[in-house]
Amino acid sequence: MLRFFVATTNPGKLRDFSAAAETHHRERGGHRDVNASTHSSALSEPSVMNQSLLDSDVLFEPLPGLKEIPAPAEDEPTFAGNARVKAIYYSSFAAGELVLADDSGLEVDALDGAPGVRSARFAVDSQFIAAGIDDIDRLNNLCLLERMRDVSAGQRQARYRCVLAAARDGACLFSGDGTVEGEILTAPRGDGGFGYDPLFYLPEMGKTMAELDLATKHRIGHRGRALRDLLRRMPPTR
Ligand SMILES: O=c1[nH]c(=O)c2ncn([C@@H]3O[C@H](COP(=O)(O)OP(=O)(O)OP(=O)(O)O)[C@@H](O)[C@H]3O)c2[nH]1
Ligand SMILES: [Mg+2]
Repeated sequence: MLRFFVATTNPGKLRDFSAAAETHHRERGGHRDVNASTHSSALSEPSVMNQSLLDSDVLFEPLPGLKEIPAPAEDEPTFAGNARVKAIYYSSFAAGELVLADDSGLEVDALDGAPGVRSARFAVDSQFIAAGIDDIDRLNNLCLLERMRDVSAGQRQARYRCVLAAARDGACLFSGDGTVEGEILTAPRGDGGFGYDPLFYLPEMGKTMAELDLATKHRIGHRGRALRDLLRRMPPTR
């Protein structure tokens, strides 16, 4: 059994990790969806992992006591830098354990890559307000729509990026990254997912990220890809 303590304050990310563990468990049990893992869409990839991980279950648990731990500053210029800072910082609160941190966000071509590492703070940074709305995901989405109001169809390409870092006792041990390409819609669609998912359209699926079930999001999404990359890079002896 390989156990990660996931150090994130974002419940949407935690749900994604639970779906990842279930999918990994199913595949390990021999119920791999052959169509899902081998078909040749640019959105899919074979889920090859190193043998020791194929032979073990992967468990993701929220880092115990996370609510009481002050969040670290996330002021690195890259997702990799922030993921590393978070993993190292939070690992000092769980001696001897593998602690996993996630830094992720949306890069929009028409906005020169914004909001990028500032995705969680996009509306705040932009001093964007909307009457009667204080939910931060909704404000971020409205801010994104406003900033893209004059961007024509065909110029709305974007990507989600995710970097995961695993640390133990203050040392970052390995990391993984994943990307998924899409387009920003002019109005939200779907009520699954979190954050920008209702605006993030996947042309090859004909759906937004918020219209996908969690297993599909894990298969094609940035977080699932980053996780498979991290598991692949893990040394066999851990
Ligand atoms: O709809 C979404 N579906 C996703 O799959 C996704 N992945 C990232 N994001 C956005 O990017 C920010 C990350 O910021 P972030 O990495 O700093 O995380 P966070 O501050 O929410 O939690 P923590 O992990 O740092 O504690 C988040 O808040 C979201 O706005 C996503 N939005
Ligand atoms: Mg954060």
